[in-house]
Amino acid sequence: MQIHFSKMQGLGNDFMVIDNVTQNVFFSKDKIKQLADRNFGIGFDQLLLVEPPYDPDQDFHYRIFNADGTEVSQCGNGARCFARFVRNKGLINKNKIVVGTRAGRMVLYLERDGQVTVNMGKPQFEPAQIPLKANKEEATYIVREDEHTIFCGAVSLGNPHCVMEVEDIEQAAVETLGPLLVKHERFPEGVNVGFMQILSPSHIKLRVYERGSGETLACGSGACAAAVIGQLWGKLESEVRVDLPGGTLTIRWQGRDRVVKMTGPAEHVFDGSISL
Ligand SMILES: N[C@@H](CCC[C@H](N)C(=O)O)C(=O)O
Repeated sequence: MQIHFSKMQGLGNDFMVIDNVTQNVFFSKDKIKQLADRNFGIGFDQLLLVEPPYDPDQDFHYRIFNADGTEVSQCGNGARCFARFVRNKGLINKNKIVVGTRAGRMVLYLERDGQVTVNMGKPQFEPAQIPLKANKEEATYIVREDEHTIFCGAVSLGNPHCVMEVEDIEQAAVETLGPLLVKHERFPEGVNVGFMQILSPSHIKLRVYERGSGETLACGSGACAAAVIGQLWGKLESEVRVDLPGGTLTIRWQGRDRVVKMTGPAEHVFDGSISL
């Protein structure tokens, strides 16, 4: 059996995208791990499945799997690539696309300049995935790890994030703290760990150690999380330029009870097929 796929990327966060509207694909966790492997497989940070809608008000359903094979509820860069993919493949002919995910409904807009804007929904500060007690500042929590006390903001954008401020993004302890915090007991579902350097109230640099994939060149939901936490800390404005190792996103959030909007690129890399 031949399975057709596209390789896509958003700021270097890369995806294997499969049309499961016209195909019927199911991969085990081990198979996803093998396909994600950059030496023995195709290589990707996340696998995206485009499925028929579960709800008649939606255009598609969107499933996301990390490189370790676990299914998750949100992927911001993936959502932009999803929008580009369904247009490229002629699965839809609209610029506003409504998709259902495990985290709920999501709206994607293909912009005239080629970028894609994603309505990421309202940030949640006390989701089931982050059963932490508020401490000091709102949305600020302390995580103890090996003698160190780390102050981080915790928020869900459909998936869990913790964000800490660092002085110098190049020197940030992403490789050491990332793997410790990603599975820290205070985040029972695991967490994506963001390291944010604030350059000005409208400009940050960010690196993200992702749950299930390790450090990626960019994390869209992580960029939204950093912009929200920075704004709650009174350090950022409502529109923020987020520079990630793979490129730049624009994040807009008008404050509590408002949705977060993310704008950035989404690129097709190549099409391929595998035999099963
Ligand atoms: N790269 C993503 C996030 C993918 C899922 C994440 N690793 C998780 O486990 O929640 C993005 O662009 O948002």
